[in-house]
Amino acid sequence: MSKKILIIDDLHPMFKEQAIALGFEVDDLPLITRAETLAVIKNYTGIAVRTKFRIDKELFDLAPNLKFVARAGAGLDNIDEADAAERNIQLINAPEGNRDAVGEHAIGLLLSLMNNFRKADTEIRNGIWDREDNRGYELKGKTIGIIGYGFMGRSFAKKLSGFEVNVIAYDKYKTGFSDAYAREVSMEEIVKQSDVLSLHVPLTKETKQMVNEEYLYHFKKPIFFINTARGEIVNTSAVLDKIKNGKILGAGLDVLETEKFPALGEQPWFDDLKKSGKVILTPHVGGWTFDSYRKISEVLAQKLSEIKL
Ligand SMILES: O=C(O)C(=O)COP(=O)(O)O
Repeated sequence: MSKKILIIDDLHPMFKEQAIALGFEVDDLPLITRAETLAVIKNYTGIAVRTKFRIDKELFDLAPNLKFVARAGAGLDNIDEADAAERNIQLINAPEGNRDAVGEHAIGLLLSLMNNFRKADTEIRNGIWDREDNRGYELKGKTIGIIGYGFMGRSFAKKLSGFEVNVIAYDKYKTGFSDAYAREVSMEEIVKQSDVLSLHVPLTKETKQMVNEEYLYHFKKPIFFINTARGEIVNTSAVLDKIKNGKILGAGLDVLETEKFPALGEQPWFDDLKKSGKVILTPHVGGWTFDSYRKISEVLAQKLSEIKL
């Protein structure tokens, strides 16, 4: 049987070109539905995905020839990793392709929050010229607490290096990583010292709803909170409560507990989120830039060339 890849999401054409050069037949079907995918997956050696739907047991059961899942992006939370491992289905992903995008987006959210960009802009458009209530804070001299020091956390730390800040990081699964960009500390130190909290951990059973009322309660100083990781790591209502009582000075959220409309609009916390002048929202685009679109495919194609089938 010839080696065949099914692409089910929008990937830069570079991936398809490189895969063909590696001897694969490629079906590039970014509009394919889950039902259509399940009907044809038995014919493929590999599937290239982003986050259109879950790559799960049901799919694997129908895919006796599947040898790999290529995730065009970083997060593997939409793939049943344990089930794939049991069947010797290899996983490759491409966090190197969008780490710069995410690091820069986190910086953008942070600077926007600290300087009230969104609120001030909205006010002026509505005829309000208020300098006093739009005074900002400077990054210089602040302590930035990073949770998760993988590709994304490190990229964020590196990009902060020109801002004359103190960067500290905690990672439950990595130790001894202190480098030029961040100093490894305990969670207790993060809680004690941070002026900014930025999440860069994957969504797992362990991190789901990790940032809740209790987690936020222990921070000693009021913080700016940034989430470019996954929305389900955070209890949004807890964040809104902390904004109300001044423990969170602002929240920059690229990801939400529930994403996309209409489901997002139906969440009990959505109205408060919308009304808050201290929240900046972006629609899960941190890792999805015109530049990362290409870089992700380049990295993924390189990893594909290293896979042993
Ligand atoms: O790379 C990631 O983990 C992302 O969050 C990007 O998600 P997407 O592939 O654009 O749906």
